[in-house]
Amino acid sequence: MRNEPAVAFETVTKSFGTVRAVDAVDLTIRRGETVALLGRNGAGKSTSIGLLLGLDEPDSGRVLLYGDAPAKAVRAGRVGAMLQEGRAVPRVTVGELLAFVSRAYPSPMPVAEALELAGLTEFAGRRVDRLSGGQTQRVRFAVALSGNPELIVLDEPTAALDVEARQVFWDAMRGYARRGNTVLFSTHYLEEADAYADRIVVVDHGRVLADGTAAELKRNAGGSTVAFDLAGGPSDGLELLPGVTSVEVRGDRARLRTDDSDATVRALAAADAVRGLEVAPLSLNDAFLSLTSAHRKTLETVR
Ligand SMILES: Nc1ncnc2c1ncn2[C@@H]1O[C@H](COP(=O)(O)OP(=O)(O)OP(=O)(O)O)[C@@H](O)[C@H]1O
Repeated sequence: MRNEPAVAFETVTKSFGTVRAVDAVDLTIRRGETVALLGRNGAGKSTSIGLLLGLDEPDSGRVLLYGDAPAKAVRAGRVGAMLQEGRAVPRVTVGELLAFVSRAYPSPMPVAEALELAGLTEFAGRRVDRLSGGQTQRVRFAVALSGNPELIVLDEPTAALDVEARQVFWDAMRGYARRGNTVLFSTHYLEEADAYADRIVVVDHGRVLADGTAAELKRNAGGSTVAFDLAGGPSDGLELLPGVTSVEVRGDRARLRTDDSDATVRALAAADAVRGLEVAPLSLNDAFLSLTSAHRKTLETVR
């Protein structure tokens, strides 16, 4: 049996005028992985997803789904997608909508199964225009499941949902992933990427800046933070201590980012500045900021 990866981007570039929305991206997603595409607004996530689904063509390079052209995999129902733009909501019930959509596919997922996976069984008879935001997103998820896909692509699926609705949504997604399926979702939320993806691909200005588990991203961004109470002492010169790469002072507390926490702590101890001392690995948030701001600096230097 052929065993191509679910998704392969081979040096894919796509520009809109002078904007390189996707810039020489190489990316492989293996079958069964749950991958988060993490980036700020305008990073190139939606464009990448459009190329992946064959809604748009790259300027150069190519995208393959299961070793084939995206359009072919989509037609065969191997790929389901939940995109950002909402369509007008029809006045049918959830069950009727799913039955209608599934008729378009060669081997659809039974409606009852899609309802179950999306956590919508009790809403089968409810009209689609009478659901909450979270329920509506799960209906869109169930619609994406209709073709019984092996890969599902979700473009910021929880952007407008509250914490509880998000949780319910991700539980549904996990149920689908646990069956051995592949999931690619885009998000701005670091916590979501950390909590629900096996692997995080950080994108900015159309480029892949980092690719790995949350732990690997933290390690690669390097360093840790050392925080302590200034206790009225001066904050000048902290950036000169060994290892320190940045300094943040809030009220009476200083937070140093350092490449060498041992050396930084020794220097603080020598200066008798260890009150309320706290040493922590970089948070995913710090790692993300450090990755994207380093990238921005490089870009600014190039320009
Ligand atoms: N059809 C288009 N015409 C012109 N520029 C576009 C078009 N689509 C995207 N862009 C530009 O390409 C860049 C990447 O946009 P994209 O929508 O892929 O980012 P994103 O990471 O999905 O952002 P968001 O999180 O806001 O959805 C942006 O600078 C955007 O303005």
